Amino acid sequence: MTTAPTTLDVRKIAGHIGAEISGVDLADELSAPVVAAIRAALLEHRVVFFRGQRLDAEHQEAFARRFGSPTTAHPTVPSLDGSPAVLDLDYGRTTSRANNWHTDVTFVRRPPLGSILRAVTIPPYGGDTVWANTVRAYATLPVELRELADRLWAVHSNAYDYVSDAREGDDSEVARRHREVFTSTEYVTEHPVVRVHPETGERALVLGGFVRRFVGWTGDDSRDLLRLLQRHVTALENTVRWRWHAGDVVFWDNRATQHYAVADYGDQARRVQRITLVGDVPVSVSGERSRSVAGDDTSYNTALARSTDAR
Ligand SMILES: O=C(O)CCC(=O)C(=O)O
Ligand SMILES: [Fe+2]
Repeated sequence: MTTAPTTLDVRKIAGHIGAEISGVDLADELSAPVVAAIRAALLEHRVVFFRGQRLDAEHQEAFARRFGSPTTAHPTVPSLDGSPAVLDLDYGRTTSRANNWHTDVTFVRRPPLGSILRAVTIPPYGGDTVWANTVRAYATLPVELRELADRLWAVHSNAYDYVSDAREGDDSEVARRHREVFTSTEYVTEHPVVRVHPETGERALVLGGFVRRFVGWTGDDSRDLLRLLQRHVTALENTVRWRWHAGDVVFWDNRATQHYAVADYGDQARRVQRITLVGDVPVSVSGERSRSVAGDDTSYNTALARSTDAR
């Protein structure tokens, strides 16, 4: 069944980021106007939330393909067996380290356009995720800092990857495969601190947990300014926090946000599954493109073929 566009209801849930969309069943085949309305809401609100959906991994992939090309794999996080586009973030077993503010995969030259995350298992309390609006963060900086940020570049790398030390001491086949993937490649990329959003033309800060230092600055010299800018990005007025329930689906614009997975649920099970959409190379305000320094992200950015036998 096709959902009529008139049933879509988009409601802001915080002052400066985030909207809940209701009146749509994402397991249905969505009409072009519904897809366009969801995309417009994503661009306007940066992150959109759908409650109580009933998608399996296959549905999730079909939905994701209406908005872009899923990446074949995360460069350092393993995919779900049988579904190469689906990252299986099973924190019940791996101990989350996504509890830091980050924009996804900024250590590669083409960070994702966005991600679609589906809640499979959610603990009875805790495990919320928080997003921050990096366009508003830029726009609300004092003009002198905006001008400085416009000219700065930063070195991003996965040398600190939030799941890279997971499963230590676990000798299972899965754990061995995880360790192999986690430690296989070091990626280093230089991005402008301010990128021009390819769809809206807005300026957005590109910072977060994978930043090591500013290009041409030592780590020591970079620290205070990075901290100041990060504090600005993550001011509570600039954020939205989501209390998950199993079945919820969240779609964020990775070019305009950072996020933080709150690790306050002890050893209770929490499992979410992510499909990541191929993005483009960030462009600075003066038109320069990000530069890869180490690590080949070609395979990461190879979109999955549409045909199922290509899997
Ligand atoms: O577990 C979450 O809520 C988010 C984890 C995360 O950082 C991601 O999926 O990119
Ligand atoms: Fe993330």
